[in-house]
Amino acid sequence: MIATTKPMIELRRLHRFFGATKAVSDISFEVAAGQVFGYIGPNGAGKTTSMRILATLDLPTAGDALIDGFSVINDPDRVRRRLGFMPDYFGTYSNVNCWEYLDFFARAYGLRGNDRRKALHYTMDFTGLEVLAKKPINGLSKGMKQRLCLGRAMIHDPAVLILDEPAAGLDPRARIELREMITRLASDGKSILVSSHILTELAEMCDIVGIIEQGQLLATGSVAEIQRGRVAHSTVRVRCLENVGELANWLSGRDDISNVIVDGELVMFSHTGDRASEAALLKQMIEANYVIAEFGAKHTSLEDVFLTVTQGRVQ
Ligand SMILES: Nc1ncnc2c1ncn2[C@@H]1O[C@H](COP(=O)(O)OP(=O)(O)OP(=O)(O)O)[C@@H](O)[C@H]1O
Repeated sequence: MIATTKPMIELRRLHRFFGATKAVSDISFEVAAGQVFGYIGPNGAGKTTSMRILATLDLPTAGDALIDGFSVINDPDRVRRRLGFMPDYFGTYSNVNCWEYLDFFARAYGLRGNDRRKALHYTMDFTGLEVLAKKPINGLSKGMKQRLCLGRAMIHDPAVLILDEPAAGLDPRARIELREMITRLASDGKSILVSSHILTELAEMCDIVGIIEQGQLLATGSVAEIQRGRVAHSTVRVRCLENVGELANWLSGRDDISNVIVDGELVMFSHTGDRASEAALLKQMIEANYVIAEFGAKHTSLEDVFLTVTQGRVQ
């Protein structure tokens, strides 16, 4: 993905309070052109609140949010022209088909004549809705509605896309297709802020993730950086061909090892440390003359990282 240094999406010490609830509390981050920023947090963390402010649907209590350098407070019209917002709900509409629905939004964005037709065909083709053009939108599946919602957000070719929980409720195939669409949009140079409460759902498509809880940004960085920042844990499985009991005792005596279980030739245990310390452990076992035929480590999942960073607090 292409990334330049100029921020296309920027939160500057953003605050939004609802009475005593600090929905967003001093959040700052930047997203460059061509980058996908994954906004991860549990229910009520403040994701929708900050996205609504970026989409000019709400105003901050303090701080600012900028799109392509324009402030949502001082320049909301310029902001709106540059962004497409996909909310986490889809209203009900009767007697409207997909084409008419997108056509309505294209007109609202001021697209006329051939430009509007081109935008509609491009968007329908991109989202795979071409074949459903005449289908009433009330009869669409959840996945198709999400595509239509994405189509609505991108119809005016905005430089920035704000997508609030776009994968919620989608089946695995629809999720993969959504991920592919988001990746394609980013490779076309668009900046994308996408939220989810499931880290693994976003990990593969995001250049950066921000983990938010109770209105505060707890960690930001690439998925690898966030993982590196934590103490890594792994579950290790070793096959030892001789003196298995002795190896188990040897392992149990170490500070970085716990929960040692022996099953025939297999020894399973929890190990605290990174990959380098795992490699050092294997070397030490061999140097201590244990006959190791197999060594495998299962690493902390992204979900575990998320659970370590957040504490499940609600307000
Ligand atoms: N209009 C409002 N009035 C009062 N409180 C609000 C309002 N909007 C949001 N909140 C509160 O702000 C906090 C953050 O809510 P927000 O919808 O931004 O979270 P979220 O991260 O998007 O959660 P979810 O994953 O459930 O959509 C919550 O405590 C919520 O109850």
